[in-house]
Amino acid sequence: MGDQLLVGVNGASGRMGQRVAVLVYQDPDLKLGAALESDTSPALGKDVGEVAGIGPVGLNITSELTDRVDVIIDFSLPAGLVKIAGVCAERQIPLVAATTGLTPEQRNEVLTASQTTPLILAPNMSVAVNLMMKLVREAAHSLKNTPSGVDVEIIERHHRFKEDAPSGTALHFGEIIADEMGQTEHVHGREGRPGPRPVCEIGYHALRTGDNVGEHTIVFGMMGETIDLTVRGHTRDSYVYGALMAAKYLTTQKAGLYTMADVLGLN
Ligand SMILES: NC(=O)C1=CN([C@@H]2O[C@H](COP(=O)(O)OP(=O)(O)OC[C@H]3O[C@@H](n4cnc5c(N)ncnc54)[C@H](OP(=O)(O)O)[C@@H]3O)[C@@H](O)[C@H]2O)C=CC1
Ligand SMILES: O=C(O)C1=N[C@H](C(=O)O)C[C@H](O)C1
Repeated sequence: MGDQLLVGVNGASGRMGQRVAVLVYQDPDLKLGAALESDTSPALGKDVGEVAGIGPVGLNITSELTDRVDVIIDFSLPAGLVKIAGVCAERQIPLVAATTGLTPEQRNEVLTASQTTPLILAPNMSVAVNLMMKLVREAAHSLKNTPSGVDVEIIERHHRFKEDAPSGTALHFGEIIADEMGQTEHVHGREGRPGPRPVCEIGYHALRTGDNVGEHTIVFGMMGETIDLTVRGHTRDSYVYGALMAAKYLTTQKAGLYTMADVLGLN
């Protein structure tokens, strides 16, 4: 069909990239236009559909973008995202950037792409998680003047294969909360005798077990009562559905930096 959007997927043979390939293939408005991997990937030259478990779709995995695409969805590694962001910037291809664990320098490099092309750089594409970000901001705002003080701890659970910790999503929850409540310290786990807990810190706790696709709990602990806000992924497709919405959204926008809140109408 001529009016289908051509989607390129970066990190095509990874856990997320495979699901992007499958759900793009199943979406009548979308068509796979490129499947990209690193230049050392054992998946190079293989049909992306075979790799993703749906049988051949007639598109091989490559390390360079040679074909025309309307938008790129990236779930790769920081170096892979930096590379594809440069390509997108140069060719003015909208980019949905989902990779986490970037250094501040890598993040700045990726953000530069928004000067010439539409960009979303978001640690979490899920509808539920992005709604929870809004709810957490509201909770933090409402609780910030609680007389007895509020202790905020962020607990995240992910699969044993995850490379970065804490999750990009946990760090973003922390930014939202600190923006509202003013915490200045970010503590990752505790051991020894850290002493009484100061209210000016946010604690992060990264659990890595089995095949967990992602859970985040924000604890607002007070004297006499506690609020736990939890969001749980059941499958990786929750992230992919959001990424596909973001991809469609970006192809209608001019160059600039957009958010998942823009995509989902959560502002
Ligand atoms: N924003 C969101 O909603 C979500 C973000 N993520 C993030 O997405 C990223 C990927 O997660 P996941 O799929 O589980 O990880 P995987 O390790 O399964 O997949 C990453 C893929 O990227 C490939 N890759 C490595 N280097 C490059 C490169 N230079 N160019 C292109 N591809 C490359 C890897 O290949 P090889 O194995 O050969 O190195 C691998 O196939 C992580 O940062 C994760 O945190 C995950 C889920 C949701
Ligand atoms: O690696 C993952 O799996 C995930 N990574 C993202 C993150 O680091 O926040 C998003 C999601 O939680 C799954």
